Amino acid sequence: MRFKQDFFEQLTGFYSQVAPLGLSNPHWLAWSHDAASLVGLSTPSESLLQGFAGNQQIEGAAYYAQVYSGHQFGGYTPRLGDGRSIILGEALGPQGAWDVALKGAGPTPYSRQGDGRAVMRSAVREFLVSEALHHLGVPTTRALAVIGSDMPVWRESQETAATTVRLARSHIRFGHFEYFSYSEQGSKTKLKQLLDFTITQHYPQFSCDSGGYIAWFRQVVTDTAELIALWQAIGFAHGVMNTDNMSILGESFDFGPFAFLDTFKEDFVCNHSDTTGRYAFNQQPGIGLWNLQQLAQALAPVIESDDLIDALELYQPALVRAYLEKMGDKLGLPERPLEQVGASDLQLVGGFTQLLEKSQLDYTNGWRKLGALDPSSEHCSLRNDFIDVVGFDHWYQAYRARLGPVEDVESWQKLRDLANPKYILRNYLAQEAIVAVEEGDLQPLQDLFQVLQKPFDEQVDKNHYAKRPPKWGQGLIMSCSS
Ligand SMILES: Nc1ncnc2c1ncn2[C@@H]1O[C@H](COP(=O)(O)OP(=O)(O)OP(=O)(O)O)[C@@H](O)[C@H]1O
Ligand SMILES: [Mg+2]
Repeated sequence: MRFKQDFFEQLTGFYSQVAPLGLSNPHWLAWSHDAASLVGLSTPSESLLQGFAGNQQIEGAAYYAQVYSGHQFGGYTPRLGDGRSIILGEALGPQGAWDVALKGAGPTPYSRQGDGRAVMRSAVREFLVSEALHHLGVPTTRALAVIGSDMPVWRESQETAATTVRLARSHIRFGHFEYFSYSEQGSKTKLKQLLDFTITQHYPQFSCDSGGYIAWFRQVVTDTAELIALWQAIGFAHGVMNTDNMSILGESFDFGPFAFLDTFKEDFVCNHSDTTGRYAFNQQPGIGLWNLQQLAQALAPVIESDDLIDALELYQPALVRAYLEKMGDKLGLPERPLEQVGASDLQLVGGFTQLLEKSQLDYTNGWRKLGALDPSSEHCSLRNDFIDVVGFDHWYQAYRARLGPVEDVESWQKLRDLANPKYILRNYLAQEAIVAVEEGDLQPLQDLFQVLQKPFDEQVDKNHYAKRPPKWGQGLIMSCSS
């Protein structure tokens, strides 16, 4: 790997240098060829293993933990920072540079009471979901590898430590701006420095002046809205949308108790610690805006308030536009101007998800099946899946009216398969792979990873990965302890 060290060199005072503690008996648990190629790597090697485990120095790496703060469950924590993640620098790849971070590399000055470690189950989950989301077409940080060890760590019980090698275009979070706005009060210079760095590195289309700042913020608002629209369309619940887990680039970031919905329940809460349902699935769009409001407030010393408020107004329409575009693809609706069909299309989408919910059907499979029907036929066999058959018939009538004539049904169905994935990372599948890893068998993890890299394809002999969870795996709720 070849590194540049722009953050490290240009933003002194925004991080602490720290050496990883190392892992005993490190071994590869997973490797993503696809992610590796982003930083010019192909196959795993012993020296990379020892390097990523933190046992050997990686040439050109700088080793630092960034400082940030953030709103956690609505309350401001003045100082967070990378408490268990060490960034090596920006690795140069064929299509640009990627931060390489070792998540779980040991304590840093920001660890507070934590041990700086990640347990194997959470490292594996982060690996799988990063790559799964990417292949589903959702912007996300990537995962290059997971390294396991025999090092004991304590959570509710004894587990083993592991490290996820995370790649991100940037690790700058909303919380970075909050930290330099509030926690280092009066440091307008540093806030500006961070803003200029973000723009220069990641938004070269904008200038570092007041006009550029506001154009940039408007972009952040729409990028965030579009990301959350994709989550809602694909049925992804993040679980911990604190502002320190919001990437400034509008990418999915920090995977803890996340879940892909199986049985559709619009207010599903995947995080065991989220007792009020703040981060329930159907709250995500509103929380995205709330988080942007916190970011706007943090930026108020450097951007005019009126401009910030104007920019926030872009959020809802951008989210609805992106959501309808995605859902329109899932339904196969012919394109029409949003002003004409926006409201009724939203009703159509809501009608179908309500039917799914009422009949306790699987979100992903429900959509996949819908895309396999013959919309030219008045009779729809899918109706038998629903308890409310009459409700379905009404919905189907409205759907067909909006669809209009479909001449080439086979092509129509093929296109639907590109919008309605067959394979998602169901929590129970991740759990089965993790249990196998605990028992020393990596095959189920590799097999699952393989399937998730082609989520829209029919894959021979892989139908069981598309099955609804067995009883023990239904609505699995994860804890934050990871
Ligand atoms: N085991 C741990 N030891 C030390 N600090 C931790 C540990 N787990 C979490 N933290 C810190 O607590 C804060 C909130 O944790 P959160 O789960 O959002 O982040 P994370 O998963 O550790 O990392 P990231 O956001 O980089 O993906 C962060 O500052 C994080 O570094
Ligand atoms: Mg985090």
